[in-house]
Amino acid sequence: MTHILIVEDEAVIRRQLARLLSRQGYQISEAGSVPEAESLSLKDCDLIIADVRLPGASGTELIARVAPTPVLIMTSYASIRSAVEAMQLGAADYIAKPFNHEEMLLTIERILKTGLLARQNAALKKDLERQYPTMGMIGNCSAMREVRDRVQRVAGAEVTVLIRGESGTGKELVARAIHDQGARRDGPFIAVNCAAIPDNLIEAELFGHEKGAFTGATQRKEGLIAAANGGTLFMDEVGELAPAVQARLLRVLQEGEIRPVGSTQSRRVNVRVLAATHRDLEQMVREKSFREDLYYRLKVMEITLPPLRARGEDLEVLAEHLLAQAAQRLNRSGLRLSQRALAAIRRHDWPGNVRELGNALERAVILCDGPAIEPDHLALPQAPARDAMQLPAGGQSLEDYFRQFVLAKQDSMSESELARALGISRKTLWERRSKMNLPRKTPDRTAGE
Ligand SMILES: Nc1ncnc2c1ncn2[C@@H]1O[C@H](COP(=O)(O)OP(=O)(O)OP(=O)(O)O)[C@@H](O)[C@H]1O
Repeated sequence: MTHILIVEDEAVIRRQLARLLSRQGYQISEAGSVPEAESLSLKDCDLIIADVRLPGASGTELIARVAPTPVLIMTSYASIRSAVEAMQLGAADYIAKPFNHEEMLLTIERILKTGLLARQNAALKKDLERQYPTMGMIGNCSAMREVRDRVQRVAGAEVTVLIRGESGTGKELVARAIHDQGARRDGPFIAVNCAAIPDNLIEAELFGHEKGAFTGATQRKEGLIAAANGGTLFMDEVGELAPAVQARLLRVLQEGEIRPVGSTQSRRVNVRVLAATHRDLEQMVREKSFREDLYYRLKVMEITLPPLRARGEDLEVLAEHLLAQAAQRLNRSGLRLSQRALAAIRRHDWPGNVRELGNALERAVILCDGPAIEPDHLALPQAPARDAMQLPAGGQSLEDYFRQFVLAKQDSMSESELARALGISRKTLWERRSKMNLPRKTPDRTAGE
């Protein structure tokens, strides 16, 4: 049963309101002042209706004390100012006295409904977080477990984090996970790739600029740091920043201030910076191409992502996950990786890491006609496609060439490898085999995959 506490010193008004609400099926408690209210079990209340003017403390004092429980403030008509103040303090709503019954009941209903939705949302979000502790990040090898653990620890700590790892290892994914699990999750997450913006533009992009700050600046523009105010700025490839920009960034981190290009005035910002790099920043500091003070500011906490080749069994799980994603995007169902494809994936070095694996699988989904993805669909360097490059010798018909090629290679190649080497689909290979009376050899190499 919904429990409402009425805090009102005028006994007549309090009792009338209590009667009205009891008749609607609400469970009611009453108090004549804030201290009296506080002697009750406030956390069991679903809503508190409090008069703004009470003996001793004002009813608005309850707002912060009982949060997130909603407080509906009652004011007199003469006191619009206190109503505004109550709303600024976080009251769920206010109602002017004398109020009519219908208005009071509708206001209560609306507040309770909003509170219920907010609680349901929070519960759902918590649930999701429990199931996917760092959403979207696949992998359970010990190095990735450590990454997850670090993400959870630093998320709430509000410190600057330096995320390191080779290209495509998931640095941005980690930055997003930190943002999503921290107190800033409802604020903006702005990602900027410092390597992608030319040196002469990066200052203006990051810090903003005034009108006329440089040739062509016809309007004032807010920078990315200001856009991330209240949230997180993810600076990818931070090692590529020019020295002048490094100095300005240091000031943001030290003083929480930005000064747009062409402006004489600084502005306060509240931004959490997460930075990433695949470069050896220590070496850059030694070579004096990266500021030492900025380096120490950025690496308050560090998270290092392991390369794909060091993730053991995760490689397979990631491959299945990325295949499912690509298949869904490309509207293909029932696709799987053959054992040979998995072996090829394990053998490959993956210099581009998870991104490269994702791209290879996407390509494979497009190239594959049948239900199983074979090594040649992945087009990795190991795929034996070179033989087909040799054209048939002069005078030899394509049919002869096809027959000879299939007979010569079918013991060492799978059907998919053969098809790819010949530049045709598996279905076409099967059709030509039937037409030319060249049955597939048994036992089939692909059987059991
Ligand atoms: N553990 C993981 N689980 C699932 N997907 C992942 C994982 N790691 C990376 N990815 C995916 O791989 C791709 C590359 O990841 P991301 O952009 O975060 O890498 P990065 O290290 O920031 O790359 P770069 O160095 O090029 O900036 C993205 O599509 C991302 O979703």
